[in-house]
Amino acid sequence: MTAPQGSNLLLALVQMAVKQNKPANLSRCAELVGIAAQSGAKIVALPECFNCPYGTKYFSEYAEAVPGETTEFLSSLAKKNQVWLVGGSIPERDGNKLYNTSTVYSPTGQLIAKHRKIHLFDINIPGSISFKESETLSAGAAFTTFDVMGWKVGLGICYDIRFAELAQVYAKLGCNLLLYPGAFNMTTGPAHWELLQRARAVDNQVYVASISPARDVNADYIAYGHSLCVDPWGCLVAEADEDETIVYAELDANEVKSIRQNIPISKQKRPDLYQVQYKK
Ligand SMILES: NC(=O)CC(=O)C(=O)O
Repeated sequence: MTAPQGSNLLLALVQMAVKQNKPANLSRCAELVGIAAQSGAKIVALPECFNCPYGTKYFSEYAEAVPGETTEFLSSLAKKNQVWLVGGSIPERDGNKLYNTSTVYSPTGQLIAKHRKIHLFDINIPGSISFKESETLSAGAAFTTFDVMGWKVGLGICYDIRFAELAQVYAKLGCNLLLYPGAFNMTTGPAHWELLQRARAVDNQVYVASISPARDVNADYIAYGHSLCVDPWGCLVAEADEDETIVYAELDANEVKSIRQNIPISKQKRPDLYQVQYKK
């Protein structure tokens, strides 16, 4: 949990243990964000579904409006600790629809971004894992970027990381850091979690970080853990194991600049042959 010193920009990934108790989750979150801020982190990021166990049967029960109890809590936590706070995600209720939603706050507590998971996690791996977010959730339909101390951040949630085009759009919009609160599982986690982050980082010459809940072997859905950060060269900057912890990553904007100069792929694309287009 010890933070490195002398950082360019210190990012804290809070891999908290999420319980079936919202007030307990909020209170543990406040403790961990306080520790991260005391350690010098400027951006503190929470996991997907940090106030609610990850599972379709929980979303409706734990869902809240935005703004609501949890987002008011996150706003005051950001202000109290003077950090940029990426509020993982929560189940959001809007009318008769539910979304998997991430909100982001400035150090004054202002809500600066809101992302609804664009790609719903509907998979079926026979004999292993079947999950259908679309049973209860609706998909978001907007890109989400925000600016933090000279960094432009693109935000996705978990399954969103599998879609290379989203990361490419964020790179086109000028992002140099992509954040994905996420909860991969014990089947897809070991196979794809690190691989996808390194792929998105190298393809787009950006830093990528993902923030998981800690692993709870008694949960219905067992999160893989291993919150991690990868640099634009594809190297691991920091990685957690499966337990509750905070990992810190120093981000260096010059890394992004120099890799983009040395391997100028963004200027070498062939729009005469192919193009990633965004519509909104
Ligand atoms: N939980 C997710 O949204 C995604 C996931 O676990 C995976 O892609 O694998």
